[in-house]
Amino acid sequence: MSQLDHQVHSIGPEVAGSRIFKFIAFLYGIAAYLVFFVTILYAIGFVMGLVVPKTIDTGTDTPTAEAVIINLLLMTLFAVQHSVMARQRFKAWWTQFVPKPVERSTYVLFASLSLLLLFWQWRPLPTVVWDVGNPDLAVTLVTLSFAGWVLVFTSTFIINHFELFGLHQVTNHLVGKETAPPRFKTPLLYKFVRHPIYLGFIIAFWAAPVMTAGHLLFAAVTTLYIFVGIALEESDLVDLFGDEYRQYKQRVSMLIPWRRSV
Ligand SMILES: C[S@@+](CC[C@H](N)C(=O)[O-])C[C@H]1O[C@@H](n2cnc3c(N)ncnc32)[C@H](O)[C@@H]1O
Repeated sequence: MSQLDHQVHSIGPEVAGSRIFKFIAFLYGIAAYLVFFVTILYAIGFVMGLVVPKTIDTGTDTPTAEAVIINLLLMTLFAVQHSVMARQRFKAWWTQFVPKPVERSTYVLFASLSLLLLFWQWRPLPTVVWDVGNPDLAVTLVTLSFAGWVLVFTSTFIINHFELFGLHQVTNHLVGKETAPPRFKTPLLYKFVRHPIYLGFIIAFWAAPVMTAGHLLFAAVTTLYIFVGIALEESDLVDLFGDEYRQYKQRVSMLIPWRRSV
């Protein structure tokens, strides 16, 4: 455990320990998870232009420069929230006010809300960058994009879906079970690539038969952010797991699965 972890202060045990608080925290965790689940389903429709009322290519007609600025601000808001609130230092600070058992659920809720704001206020940039005329190739790209989303979902279950999205923590708190400290693991896909979830997002965002300027802006900026996020995340992982993670970085590639770890 890093030195910082020991500085993590949570709401007094007398508060967090009460039965009613545990139950309220559990319900809060369930609610935050459901908001996340609706958000990620909406994200699939938003990016792929399917089913949902507001997609990446629909919305208020806006002059190009204004649309780009608004969209960049929306993505920056998400990136700052998603990265700053994930850092140990931030967690050490805000768990003075947010009880530790619901810290992850609150993080997930904030991330979901910033994404829903992005979906709602996103300005379309309809200029077509590419439009794949060949129907077979178009179907292949749509299938590839779906495969990217499947890779995201399956990888979250491989690494620990319910811990990632806060349910594990509030359930353990409800039943009075300690949440185990983070453990380094390389299950299944993680033996081939260090970041299969992020690889899934990249595939899902770029595999589009019709790529508009708005979709391209979204894919390019989110891909850039993914690399920034990986750098921050791996710095934390080296702090947490030391040489074990350093050797893992040597053995297994970041995003392109080309060799299996020994
Ligand atoms: C949203 S997940 C993304 C995981 C990975 N970057 C990916 O793309 O599949 C981020 C969380 O997974 C944790 N994590 C990433 N790789 C890990 C590993 N090999 N073992 C244990 N935890 C890991 C990070 O500490 C972070 O809390």
